[in-house]
Amino acid sequence: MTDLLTTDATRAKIEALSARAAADFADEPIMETATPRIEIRGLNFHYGKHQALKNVSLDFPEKQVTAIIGPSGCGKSTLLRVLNRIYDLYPGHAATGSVTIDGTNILDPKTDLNRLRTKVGMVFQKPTPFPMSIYDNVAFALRLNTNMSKADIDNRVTASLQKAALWDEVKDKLTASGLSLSGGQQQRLCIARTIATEPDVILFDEPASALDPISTKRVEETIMELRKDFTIVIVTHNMQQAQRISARTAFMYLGELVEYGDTKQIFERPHKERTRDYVCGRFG
Ligand SMILES: Nc1ncnc2c1ncn2[C@@H]1O[C@H](COP(=O)(O)OP(=O)(O)OP(=O)(O)O)[C@@H](O)[C@H]1O
Repeated sequence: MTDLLTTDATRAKIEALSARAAADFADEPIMETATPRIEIRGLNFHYGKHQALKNVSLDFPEKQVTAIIGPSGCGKSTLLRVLNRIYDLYPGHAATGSVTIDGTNILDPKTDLNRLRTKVGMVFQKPTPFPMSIYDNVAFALRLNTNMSKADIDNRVTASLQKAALWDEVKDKLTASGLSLSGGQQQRLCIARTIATEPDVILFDEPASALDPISTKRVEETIMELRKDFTIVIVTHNMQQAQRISARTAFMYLGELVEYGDTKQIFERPHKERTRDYVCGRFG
């Protein structure tokens, strides 16, 4: 099979698309005074004896995209996993400090985890559609967690697929398997599945790292649309992606938050030498 990405025409098209995406997003105004949706104070996290997060404090503002960057193993995914308490499934994994979402400390043992995970949705690195139809993938959690009528579920499935920018591509084949879609479409299906339950916060753990540049651009555009309705936190290794889509960036190193600020400042005028070395690619 011809490798499409190696043809000059295709490469030029991808570069033009990426440049346009960067131009589209670069001058987005940053709302300095945005209300924090999530407040993290003095957060420590242990995997048994190993401390993966050390005294992390930061706020994720409402209806903005915040990127978490840093070298492998610095604790980015751990920080995401604390936000919907996925770690609770594993004995010996423990968090201390406080993580307040809309005034409630979600680290409190009395927190209703089902409710929390409806409020805080997560999209993973590898698309993970269920082995069922496109429609059922999106309707699945609605049937489990709500008493919605068939008509209401139909409407919510349509709206979620539209918000995830997948509707036009699948509206004529909703009964086809979710697994029959391309990788990029599968990831947008997972985004539709996540937003169907109307969370307040969506966590993205390297959502485009398994995708080609064109699919990556579609996912980034989808995230930019979603930020109008949701508070978004994204872990990414892709420095260009962080600059294209996030208003704020947190740089982590060895479990600590080194620097946090407006994305433009972090990439163009970092205050800390370690941040400068990382964003300049001096270490990875
Ligand atoms: N289940 C686990 N048990 C023990 N240690 C773990 C576990 N998961 C992660 N760690 C350790 O915790 C630290 C932080 O891991 P984490 O996955 O949060 O890093 P990361 O910054 O997301 O890395 P990457 O960019 O490679 O995904 C690492 O030292 C890692 O080895």
